[in-house]
Amino acid sequence: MWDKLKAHHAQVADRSILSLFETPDRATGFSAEAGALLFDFSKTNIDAEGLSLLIDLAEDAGLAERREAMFIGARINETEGRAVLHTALRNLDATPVEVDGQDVMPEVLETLDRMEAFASDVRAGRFKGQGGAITDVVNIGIGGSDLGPAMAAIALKPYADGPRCHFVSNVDGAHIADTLRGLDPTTTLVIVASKTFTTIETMTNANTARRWMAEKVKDPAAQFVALSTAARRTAEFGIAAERVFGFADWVGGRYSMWGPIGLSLMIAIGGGDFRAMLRGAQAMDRHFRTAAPAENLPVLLALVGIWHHQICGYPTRAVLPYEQRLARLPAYLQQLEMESNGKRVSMDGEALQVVSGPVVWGEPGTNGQHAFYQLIHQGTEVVPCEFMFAAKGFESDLHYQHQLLVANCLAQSEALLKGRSLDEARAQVSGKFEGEELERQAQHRVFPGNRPSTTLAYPQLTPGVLGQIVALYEHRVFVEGVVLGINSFDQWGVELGKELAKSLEPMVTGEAEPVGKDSSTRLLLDYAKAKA
Ligand SMILES: O=P(O)(O)OC[C@H]1O[C@](O)(CO)[C@@H](O)[C@@H]1O
Repeated sequence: MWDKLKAHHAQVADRSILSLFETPDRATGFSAEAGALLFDFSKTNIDAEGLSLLIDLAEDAGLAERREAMFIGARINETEGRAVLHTALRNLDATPVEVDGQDVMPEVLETLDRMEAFASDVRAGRFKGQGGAITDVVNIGIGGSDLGPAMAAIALKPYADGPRCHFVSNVDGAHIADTLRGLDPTTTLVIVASKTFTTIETMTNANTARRWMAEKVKDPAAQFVALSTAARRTAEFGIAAERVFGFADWVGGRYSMWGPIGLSLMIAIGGGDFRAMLRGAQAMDRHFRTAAPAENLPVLLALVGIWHHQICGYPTRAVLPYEQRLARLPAYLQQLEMESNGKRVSMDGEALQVVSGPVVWGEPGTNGQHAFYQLIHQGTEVVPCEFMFAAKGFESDLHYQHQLLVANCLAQSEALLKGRSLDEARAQVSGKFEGEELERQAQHRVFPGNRPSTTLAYPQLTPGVLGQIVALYEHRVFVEGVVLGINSFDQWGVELGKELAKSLEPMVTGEAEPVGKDSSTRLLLDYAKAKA
């Protein structure tokens, strides 16, 4: 099937995307809706034959069976022997989901209720710090224990009516120092979010926060909460069981914002809005599980990604939300997509026959327009762009600014599609220059166009819509992983650096000699020690 797709691509590669719009129903034929979302992929070079081949590719890879296996709790994370059940965290109807014959739903929903009770106590001032009602919450976590709630807390700012939420992730002391400066330890709640409760960055920052709190409060542990699968370690840290919110190993770190890892977000926006986010994700789960491939948003989004990266060979993709409050979505998707699908071998340990997942990057529009869009429009490498916009903003008194935002988003995908020809560029400068200078100046104003983009449109960034968007991307990553034949749910590629950091730490502190290190590492170690 890969060969067929590559042969099809060779046939259509020279065609302009714009020529596809000669068919009057191009946009309706190559867009799809699910829930509140509209996904338009008509501004790509995918035609009916290409789409049908891509769908065959996914079906041949066993997508339907793998998807069902995920939803019913089979151990599809084969290298770690785990089920993959983040979907159970938003299964609010409690339909049974079994792992090893045991329904996981009663415990999931009981934990959700406990989270909600605690969040509501904090928000209402019933749970107090030693100096009074909680004013600030500091979530200490990294990767999947940070990016989800941190991204969503910004995305859902219009719903945030609880204590202020802060997020500390980096082991760089600057992060926690800058965050704690100005906070009152007697009214601050610290949430230590770590699936394993061993991550060096998180545990180091948690200890720093405890020391900071101990300077001002008698019982710092009383203002600490733990979110983890490792009950024994949370107890060793001194956090009482009633403030530990546990989850099972079948929740992957980067898929975990729907459960206890989302507690900081729940405290910020409240249990009702948090559940609305879960319901949005649940609606996307149902759609993904049941819709035919040609109407299935996660499947389509994945297949467009595969077309651009594995077939067309475009090395990166840009996520460009025209929504300032989605400023952290690109970072969130970097972990989701690159930690999931940045793998060199297939599930059975064989080298991949095609390239793995792409580099994902991005920034909100319109900011990016004044920074890197130059390269997107005129650079020599094609960057498929994934635009997003809301029909409506929250700032009703600034409605015109929202209209301007939407116009900019649409302008960018149109510019990428159509470009500007040499003749049009000449016409633009003809009054100002002539002869050779006119030719030279005109060349700089040519836009090749014919650059692919997709657009995801939604009514407004409500909790439900955010849930739908994030679940859409989760399932997209899943589909891409199935097509590539890889395990999207482990992350062995992060281990080597962690091990080496352990061996280097005593060399940086001067407790050990740099034995066995290459000359570059020794040079840099010497510099770090000499200038410290
Ligand atoms: O929640 P933990 O166990 O602290 O892990 C944090 C992050 O570290 C990673 O394991 C990578 O090092 C991520 O997959 C995970 O989200």
